[in-house]
Amino acid sequence: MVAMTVLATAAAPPASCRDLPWAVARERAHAASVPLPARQVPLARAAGLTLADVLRTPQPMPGFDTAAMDGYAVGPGAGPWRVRGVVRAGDAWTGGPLDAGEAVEISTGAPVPAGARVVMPLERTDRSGTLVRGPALADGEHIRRAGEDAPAGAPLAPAGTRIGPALLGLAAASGHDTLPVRPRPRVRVLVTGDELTHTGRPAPGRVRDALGPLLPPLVQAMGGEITDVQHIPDRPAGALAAAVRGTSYCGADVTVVTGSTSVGATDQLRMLLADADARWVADAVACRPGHPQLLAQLPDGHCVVGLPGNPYAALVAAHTLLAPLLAGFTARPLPTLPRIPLTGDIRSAPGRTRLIPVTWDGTTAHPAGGHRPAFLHGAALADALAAVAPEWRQGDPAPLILLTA
Ligand SMILES: Nc1nc2c(c(=O)[nH]1)N[C@H]1C(S)=C(S)[C@@H](COP(=O)(O)OP(=O)(O)OC[C@H]3O[C@@H](n4cnc5c(N)ncnc54)[C@H](O)[C@@H]3O)O[C@H]1N2
Ligand code: MOO
Repeated sequence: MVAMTVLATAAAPPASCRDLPWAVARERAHAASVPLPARQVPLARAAGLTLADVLRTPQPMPGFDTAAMDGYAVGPGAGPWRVRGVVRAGDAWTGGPLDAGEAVEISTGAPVPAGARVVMPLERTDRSGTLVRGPALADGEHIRRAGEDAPAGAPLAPAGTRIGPALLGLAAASGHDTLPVRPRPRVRVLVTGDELTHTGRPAPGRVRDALGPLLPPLVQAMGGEITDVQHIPDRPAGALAAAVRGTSYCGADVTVVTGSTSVGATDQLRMLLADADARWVADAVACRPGHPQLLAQLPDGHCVVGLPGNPYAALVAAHTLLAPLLAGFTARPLPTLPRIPLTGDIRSAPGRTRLIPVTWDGTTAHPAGGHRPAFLHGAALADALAAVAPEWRQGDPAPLILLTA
C-alpha cells in the first residue's frame, strides 16, 4: 500500500520518458514488469497461460515401435508369410520376434513385434488361409520407430511459449499431467468519467461507457485476467487516489485507469502518481490516437496504466503499453510484428506513429473503417492495427498488431 498524501517534492515525469516514440514505448513497457513466480498447474487449467520452463519429453516419442497402417507386420523374406496372430492397438505382443516368413495381423497404433521388417497396408495384401502375400516395400515402411519424433529428454517447447491447444496435446502425449506456468497477471480497471452511463441509450450530455465492456476480453486475450471493473466518480477530487490505493490494490498486479490522462480539472491521474513518487515509464507516446497514455510504477512496484477516455484511443494505448507490460509479467518476448504492405486512404503524421485499423486479405492491408479517437467502428471490423510511421509512403509495408480478441 502506498501513501498518497501530496508531497511538496512531487516529481514531474522526467523528459526521458515524455512523448516516447511508439516502438520505444512498447519496449519500455515490456521491460518494466518482472515475471510472476512460476507454479505447477494441471493441464486442464493451463490453456492460455505461459510455459515457465522448457518443456521436455520424459520418454521417447513415439514410446514404442508403432504400426502406422492397418494390415500385416511381416518378418524378413519376400513372402508369402504365415500369419501367427493378431495385435490390436493397446495389446502387448507376447509371441516373441517374427522370423523370416512370419507375419502378424496388426492395427494402426499397435506395437510392432520385434523382427518385423515392414507393415504392409491391408488393401495391398492378399490373404488366403494363414498365408498372406504383399508388395516389396523398403525396410521400415509404415513403422513409426520408438523415439524417432523425439528421443527421451528432448526439448519440445521453450520457456515463454503460450500454451495453446496443440501444446496441451503435446504435453499430454509425452506423459505430463501438469505444467510449470506463469499465472495470468491480474488487472483491475478503474473507469472514470461522471458523464458515463452503463445501460441503455445515453441522455443528452451523457456518454455510454464503452471501455467497461471492451477491456475484460481484451485483457484476457493479452494474457491477463480482470479482477474487477470499478466506476470511480471524478468528484470529489481524491476518489481516484483512494481507489488506486485500495486495499493492497485488490490483489491486482496492474491498475488500469481510463479517462483521466489529460490535463483537465478532473483528470487527476498524473498528479496523484507524482504525489505518490511513482517512477515514470512512459508519460505520453508519440502516436495518434492515444497520445496522452501513460505507465508508471508506484514505489512498491505496482504498475498503473492510464488509458485515454476516447474508446479507440484507449484500444490503441492498451496495445501500445498494456499488452507489452502483460507479456513481461509472464516472461513472454515482446511480439515481433509482421510487416505487411499497406494501401488506401491513409496519411502519415509528422513526428507520430498513426495506428489505423485494417483488414488484411493475405497480401495487402487496407483501412477497415472509421477510426477517429472516439469511434470504434473500424477497430470492430479490423483484423489488425497498422502502425504507420511518419516516413511511410503508399504501398510501403507497415507493422501490424493482429487483433485476436
Ligand atoms: N487541453 C488538452 N485537452 C486534451 C488533450 C490535450 O492534449 N490537451 N488531449 C486530448 C486527447 S488526444 C485525449 S485522447 C483526451 C484524453 O482525455 P482523458 O483520458 O482525460 O479522458 P476524458 O477527458 O475523460 O474523456 C475523453 C473523451 O472520452 C469520453 N470517454 C471517457 N471515458 C469513456 C468511456 N469509458 N467510454 C466511452 N467514452 C468515454 C469522454 O466522454 C470524452 O468525450 O483528452 C483530450 N483533451
Ligand atoms: O489521441 Mo486522443 O488519444 O485523440 O484520442
